[in-house]
Amino acid sequence: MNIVLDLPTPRNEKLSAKYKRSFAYPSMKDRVPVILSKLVDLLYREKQNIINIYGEGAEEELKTAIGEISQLKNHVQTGKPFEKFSSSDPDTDIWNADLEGFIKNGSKLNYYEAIWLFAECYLYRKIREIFATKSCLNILDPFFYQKSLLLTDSLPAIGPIMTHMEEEGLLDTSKSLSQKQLQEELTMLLKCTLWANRLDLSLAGGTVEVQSDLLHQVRNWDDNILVNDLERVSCLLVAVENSSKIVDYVTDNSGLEILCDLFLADYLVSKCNVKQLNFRLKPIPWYVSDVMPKDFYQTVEAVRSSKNPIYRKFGERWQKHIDEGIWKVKVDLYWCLGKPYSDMVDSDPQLYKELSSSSLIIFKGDLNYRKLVQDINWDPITPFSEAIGKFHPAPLVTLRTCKADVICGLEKDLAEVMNAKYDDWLVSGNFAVVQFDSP
Ligand SMILES: O=P(O)(O)OC[C@H]1O[C@](O)(CO)[C@@H](O)[C@@H]1O
Repeated sequence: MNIVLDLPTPRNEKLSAKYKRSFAYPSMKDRVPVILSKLVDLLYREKQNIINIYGEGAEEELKTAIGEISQLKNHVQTGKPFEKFSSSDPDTDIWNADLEGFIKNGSKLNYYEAIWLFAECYLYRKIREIFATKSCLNILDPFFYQKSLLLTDSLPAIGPIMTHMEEEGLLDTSKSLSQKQLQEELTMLLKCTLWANRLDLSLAGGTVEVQSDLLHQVRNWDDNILVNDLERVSCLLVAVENSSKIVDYVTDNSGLEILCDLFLADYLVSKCNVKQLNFRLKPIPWYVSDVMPKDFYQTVEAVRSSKNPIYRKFGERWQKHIDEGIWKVKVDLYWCLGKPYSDMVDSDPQLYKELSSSSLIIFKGDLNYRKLVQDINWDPITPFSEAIGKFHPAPLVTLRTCKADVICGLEKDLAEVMNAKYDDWLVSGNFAVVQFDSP
């Protein structure tokens, strides 16, 4: 393809699949087509189930949708130009204005020459468009089957976490823990949800194997946390001065990751004086495994309706947090746009203002990290607070396993040491960063 340059991403440039020696290129060229082919296979396989749920009219629509997904795959592989959206989804005008903006700037808009962040988000919005323009299948989440399977496979892995929490009385409000224990247990839960982010269906091309016994494994992985602000975060969360904290939790993947998010969220409201915890979920099917409201409720229900009494106990607690409004589910369009978070203050001042009331915003995962640091190939020693540009609504932390070649805030020479030891340290998911910023 002659739109590709045999170069790595230049320093301080936004990542793009036009740089052949960057992760964006193989990701777009090899990984995305696999995701789309899997999706086609799955929709074929689930055809009868889909017709049973969505009615006879769904048959013809499904055939069309499958054809459109195959065409989308061809458009990715051949670098076809981006097109405007026409469905009546609430984000259509925003997407079209963004496409227009890039065109006015003279940017080339296709899967290789566009900036990677925008191109990838555009791809998932395109998948949504295929269903948004159908009448029977309008609300079908094409990744539903993969997410459900991931949930089923993940449930056994959380047993040890629940047993530990139960045995240590971590959620028992009548049992008081020392500040030290409070902080240690919090750190352990933060680490569980951090490393649970290693799994995601988009990185794995649609299928993953769930790690069992995360609780014991995380204890051995501290050396793989390349920037570790966990202590700053846990100090802020256990601080007694603020007894009515609000936490905003910008989630990432379904399955083990959201389950670990729920343990942490439970601990925060039970032991850390968090009075309100807002789960910020995705409004549309996103990056295969991202959590939408229905996935969130399905997860709580799966735990609540388990045959195992300890699971049921946790599930009941979680349902109670929801019923009492201590846990709130919030869905904002911004999470599924192709914009970095630095733009939020200008493009969605309302959401920025809402987030400003937070005592801590927790960002999960790699894509949120890329959006935070504007998907720029920073000099790795660039401070995190500088890389996030104009995004400083409240104290925030990013819990991210490294799955894309963008990083900042490293100590001097660390990137060189890592490069000398590992080819793939930025993209393998074997290393992580926990980075904190406060306005
Ligand atoms: O679920 P996460 O951690 O946001 O990861 C999303 C994945 O998609 C990517 O954005 C690229 O496809 C990677 O950066 C990452 O592998």
